[in-house]
Amino acid sequence: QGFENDTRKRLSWSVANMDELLKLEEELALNLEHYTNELIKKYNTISWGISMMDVRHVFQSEMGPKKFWENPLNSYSLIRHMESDWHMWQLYMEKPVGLEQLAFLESKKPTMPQYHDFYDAAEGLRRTQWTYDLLAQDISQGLLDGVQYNSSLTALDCFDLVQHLINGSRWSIAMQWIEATKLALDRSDPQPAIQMLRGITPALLYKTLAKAQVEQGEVDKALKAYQLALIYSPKDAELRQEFFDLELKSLIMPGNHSVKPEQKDDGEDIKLPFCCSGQCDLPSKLQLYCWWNTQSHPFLRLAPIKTEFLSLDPHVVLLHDVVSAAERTRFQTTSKKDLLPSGTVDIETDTLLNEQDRTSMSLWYDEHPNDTKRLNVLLQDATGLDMEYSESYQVMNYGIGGLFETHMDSLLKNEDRYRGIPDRLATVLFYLSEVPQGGATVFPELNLTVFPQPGSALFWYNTDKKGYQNTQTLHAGCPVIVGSKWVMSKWIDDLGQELRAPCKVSD
Ligand SMILES: O=C(O)CCC(=O)C(=O)O
Ligand SMILES: [Fe+2]
Repeated sequence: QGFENDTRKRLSWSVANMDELLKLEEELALNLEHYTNELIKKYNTISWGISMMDVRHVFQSEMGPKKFWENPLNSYSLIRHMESDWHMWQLYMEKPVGLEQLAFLESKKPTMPQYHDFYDAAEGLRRTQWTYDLLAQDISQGLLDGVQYNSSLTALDCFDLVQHLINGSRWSIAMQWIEATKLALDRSDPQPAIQMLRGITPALLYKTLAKAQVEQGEVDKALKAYQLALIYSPKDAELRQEFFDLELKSLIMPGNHSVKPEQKDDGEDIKLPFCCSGQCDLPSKLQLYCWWNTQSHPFLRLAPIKTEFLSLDPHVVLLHDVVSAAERTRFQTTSKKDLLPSGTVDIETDTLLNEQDRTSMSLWYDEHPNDTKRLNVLLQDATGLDMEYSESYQVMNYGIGGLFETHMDSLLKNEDRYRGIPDRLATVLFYLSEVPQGGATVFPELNLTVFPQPGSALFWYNTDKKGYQNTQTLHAGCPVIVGSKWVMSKWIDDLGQELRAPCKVSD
């Protein structure tokens, strides 16, 4: 569901509009350059003033002071200058520089990423790290699930992640990121500007490490970390006090070392199957196959659909090459500007939720019916179901670590079915883009991992033969590691298909 009520833009829930953000960043950098120009102008004016004043000194020393001051023009000139010009200089020195550029920066603030955007982005990285069992050190050096990229994180990038993890009481993963920060700090040349802005120093890092270790119950290690911090920052009184307090505590209550305080398991809140890397294999006894579907509609004799069976019960098939490259591009470019944060329906309270369990942006694609006409006919031919009774197409783009946690597409309880409210009998999921790493659709009950293949569509029934919810169809969209994952879904209603997909009362 597109979730209009969320006024937050959720910048990191889609990578589709990151180029817009980069444009803004470029404007801001240009603005800063204009600011430096203003500073240079002021600097130049002052330098010119100083050189004018120097002239008097040069003349005076060339002529000798006596002769110079005897001339009334020189004496008058100095008095006049000192009486009036210095006022001018004072005013000039007081005049703020670059007010226009400051105003520009202020005006752009509402469109810039906010704290919640950073929060979402950091959570995206955390989910990716947990799901694919990656090391902080590897991620920070651009090694993502075995593939080395020419990108890396700065010490500040890493350290802000540390703070984020600590805020969420994720101490052990925070420690990994502290190590990664240290490495990044060692790798980087001294960065005076950044140091000025935020000042991450080895002392601060060791102090943070010590605190994380205390939280983990590792007091001895924490004491060592404090000692190291003090080597870098021996005059820091607060640091010294913290160290002494901890030392005292450990002497008084040595048994405390082994008490591990509660800490959040790093992945406890992520509902994902273990198959995201494709570890799940189909049971080998299944005789699965591909066929050219020429039968479910006479038209398919002319244009058969390459159909790959992935599961017989529940019925899951992959329809190959059903959306052309031109169509895929059209769906993406048409949706890009209108994407809204995706939501999930809470059937208990009949509300739309906008949570971290579905981190993508989406759009109900009903403004351009001509774009989907052909697909309607194709789906009707391929599945035998009536697209008159279905929800709109929904285009989605996933963001940083974007995922859809394990869920069922059908929503109604069995006792509420077929009582006038339609539910999702079947799902079609079109893959509109290539996803270089991650982003598989996984059915944990079926041991099935499907990696996006651009142009193909996954089709499955959410109900069993009796028309009841089939819990075997639980599925998830795994976190995208690298790529811009575009998909388009269509949910086909149960009501209206009675004659085309009749329920079997008994087997
Ligand atoms: O993106 C995916 O792989 C899964 C999407 C999905 O489950 C859905 O849209 O209902
Ligand atoms: Fe789904």
